Amino acid sequence: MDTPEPLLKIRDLHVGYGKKPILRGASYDVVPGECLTLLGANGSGKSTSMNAICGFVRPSAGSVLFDGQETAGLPPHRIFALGIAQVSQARDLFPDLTVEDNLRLGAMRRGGKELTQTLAHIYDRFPRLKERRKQATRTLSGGEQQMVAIGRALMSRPRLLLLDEPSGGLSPQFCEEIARIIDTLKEDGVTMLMVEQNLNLAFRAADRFIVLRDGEVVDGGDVRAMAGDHDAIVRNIYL
Ligand SMILES: Nc1ncnc2c1ncn2[C@@H]1O[C@H](COP(=O)(O)OP(=O)(O)OP(=O)(O)O)[C@@H](O)[C@H]1O
Repeated sequence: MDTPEPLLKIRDLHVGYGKKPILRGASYDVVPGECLTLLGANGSGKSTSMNAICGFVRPSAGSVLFDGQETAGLPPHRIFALGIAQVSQARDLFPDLTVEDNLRLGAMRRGGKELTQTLAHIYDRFPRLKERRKQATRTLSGGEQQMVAIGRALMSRPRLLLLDEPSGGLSPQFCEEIARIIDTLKEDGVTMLMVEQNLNLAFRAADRFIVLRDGEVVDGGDVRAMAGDHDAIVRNIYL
């Protein structure tokens, strides 16, 4: 079978803060329809990688090609307009706004019928949000707020969804729910790049993984091909 053309191609990416190098020549691809998870110890550059893709930090060298277009150095709003949406660790919701108002904010300039259809689709995927659509977002559980954050990112109909620690601070039961949400997003054809410290969730939800160490890719492969034997990957992350 031919390998599909990557949706995202990262090549020899270098990012640093001040004089401190964080990403030191990372290269990897994300292919359409997959969920790729970025693994690595604390401080290995996972969130920095996400932030560079979204334009929140500027690479000092290298290339980020999204659907063939160079995006390294573009401002975040231009990258968002091309179809890359991020659910950050902080979630960045407006706690006093209702669930529905938070979701609508994700639609940006889309309006009318398209917005109504997208909202209906998100409520179909997240019935708990439909039930709570008129509640202030601060009254929701942490897991439900994570659903709002994912739903809001989906309102822009992204072609690439970046998930930074979707399990962050949530219960083990909710991690299973996140894995189910990722499955449904895959059914909808959403391509995802995920950072996840919870390795059970990462291996349950992702199709492929890469391991970053000191800003370089040191391992990677197909999750299913590991047949549940993840010890070697875990050693590569932490040793
Ligand atoms: N804005 C910043 N200014 C200076 N240093 C930063 C900044 N953001 C991150 N760093 C540093 O860059 C390094 C990599 O951070 P990054 O958040 O990318 O790591 P990570 O792999 O996502 O780690 P974690 O798993 O702990 O979230 C860390 O040492 C961090 O302190």
